[in-house]
Formats: sequence, C-alpha cells, structure tokens
Amino acid sequence: MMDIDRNAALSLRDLRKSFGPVDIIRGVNLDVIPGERHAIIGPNGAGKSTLFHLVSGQLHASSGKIALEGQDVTYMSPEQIYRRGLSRSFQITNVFPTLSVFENVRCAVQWSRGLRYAWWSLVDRRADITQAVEEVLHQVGLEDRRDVLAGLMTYAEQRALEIGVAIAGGGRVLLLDEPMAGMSRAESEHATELIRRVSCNRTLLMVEHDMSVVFSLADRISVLVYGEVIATGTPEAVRADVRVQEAYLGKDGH
Ligand SMILES: Nc1ncnc2c1ncn2[C@@H]1O[C@H](COP(=O)(O)OP(=O)(O)OP(=O)(O)O)[C@@H](O)[C@H]1O
Repeated sequence: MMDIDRNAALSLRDLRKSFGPVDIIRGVNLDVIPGERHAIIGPNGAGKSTLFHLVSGQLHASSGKIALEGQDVTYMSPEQIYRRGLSRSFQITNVFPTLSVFENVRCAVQWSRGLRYAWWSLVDRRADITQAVEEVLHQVGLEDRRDVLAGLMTYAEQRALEIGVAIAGGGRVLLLDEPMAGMSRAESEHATELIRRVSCNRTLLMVEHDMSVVFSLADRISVLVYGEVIATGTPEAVRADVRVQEAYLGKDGH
C-alpha cells in the first residue's frame, strides 16, 4: 500500500468499509490538496455519504488509512478529528430551531473552544467569542438575521447557518454534504457564492448532486462509482473522461 501523502489536507489510502458481507467502500485512494475545492460526485448509493462518515469519524474503516494534514486519524472519534481541524455539515439540517442565529453560532464557537460548561452570563461578556461569532455571521451573510430564531428562517438560510456552525470551529478542512439539496436555482446560486467565500482560506471537500454547482465551484472532482474512485481531475478532465461519461454523466451534456 502506498503511504499517505503527508502534504495533503486529507489523504485516503486503500480505504475500505463493509457492512456485514457487503463492501461499500472498496479501496479508495484520494489526496485532497490544501486549499482546493474538491467535489465528490457519483450515482445514488455509490458510497459518498459513507466516505464522509469515515473521514469525519462517524464510522470506522474496515481497513485502510485516513490522514488529516499528515496525522493518522483513521480510528479517532468525531470529536478528536474535529479538534484536529476538520469541520463538517450534515445532509440533515443541524441547527437548534429555538435558539437565535447568533446563539447557534455562539454554541459552536464556545464548544470548539472547550467552554461547554461555562456560565452563559460569563460567556456573554467574552468579547472574543462575540467577535468570532460576528465574523462567522458576516462570512455566511447572516448578520442581519442574528436575532431571528433559527427555526423561523427559510430553509436556505438554515443551510447557510449550518455552514456557519460548521466553520465556527475554525477547522481548516471543511466537509459539506449536499449543501444544495432541496434548494431552488436562485437559492443554490446564492449558496454557491457563500461556499466560494467561506472556502477561500480553507480546504473544501463536498458531496453534491447539482452538477452545475459542482462544475462551477470545484477545482477538482473525484467520481465515486460502486465504492471506487474511477477518476480524479479538473472539471474539464472529468467531463472528458470516457469512463466517467459511461458510468455516470451520461450523454446529455452535463
Ligand atoms: N449502516 C449501513 N448498513 C448497511 N448498509 C449501509 C449502511 N449505510 C449505508 N449503507 C449502504 O451503502 C450504500 C452506499 O450508501 P451511501 O449513503 O454512502 O451512498 P451515497 O453515494 O451517499 O448515496 P446518495 O447519493 O443516495 O446519498 C448503499 O447501498 C446503502 O444502502
């Protein structure tokens, strides 16, 4: 087995995951370059979510290796991986509906700094935390919504907040799982710009079904089919790849 790439933001080597007798991830090798926006595409059931769960520690690999910035994290817990600089969002909206936008982000900032048990009243006075929260709200364009209860916002705004919650921990590597799911065309164009902005000084790994978003946002794309990466490359290279066309993109000009 080739060793991990210590210079990669994320390096996966011969990664495998089976559920009982069924092999779902079947020997994935992938190096995500620091600072790039990398998208994973593939048909339903290809294993994209499973791969994300492995990288973020929600699931453990059957075999193989995962390194985050050169450190082996293969069998670490989600919290340990998070503390080493990996933040993720989920397909399912993951915000507290009865807290305000500001409070949602504050919880995330606080938690990432290990202040879970501090008194709220004291936390209120922590100017550095307030400043960090405001910076996140600015990045995700929700400054004007800071006092609104999260549950009362539109779905697209909740997804933006969810990205805010993900980046609030200050992770250098950001995993986004289908950030455009359920959005209208206009909403997903807006969200694309948001993701472009928040990924400026981070490494982004995203799973996304919306091909126009993937092809406009990603520096590189990996195509996962039946648990194997069949191609990795620039959008142009992936679009031109005959195996990708056969296996996935079809001939309808995606
Ligand atoms: N906990 C589990 N136990 C058994 N099988 C599972 C489990 N989780 C996922 N699978 C199976 O693994 C396969 C890959 O699922 P996964 O959700 O990773 O695919 P995906 O590429 O994310 O699909 P989609 O694009 O539809 O979200 C599916 O056949 C699924 O049924």
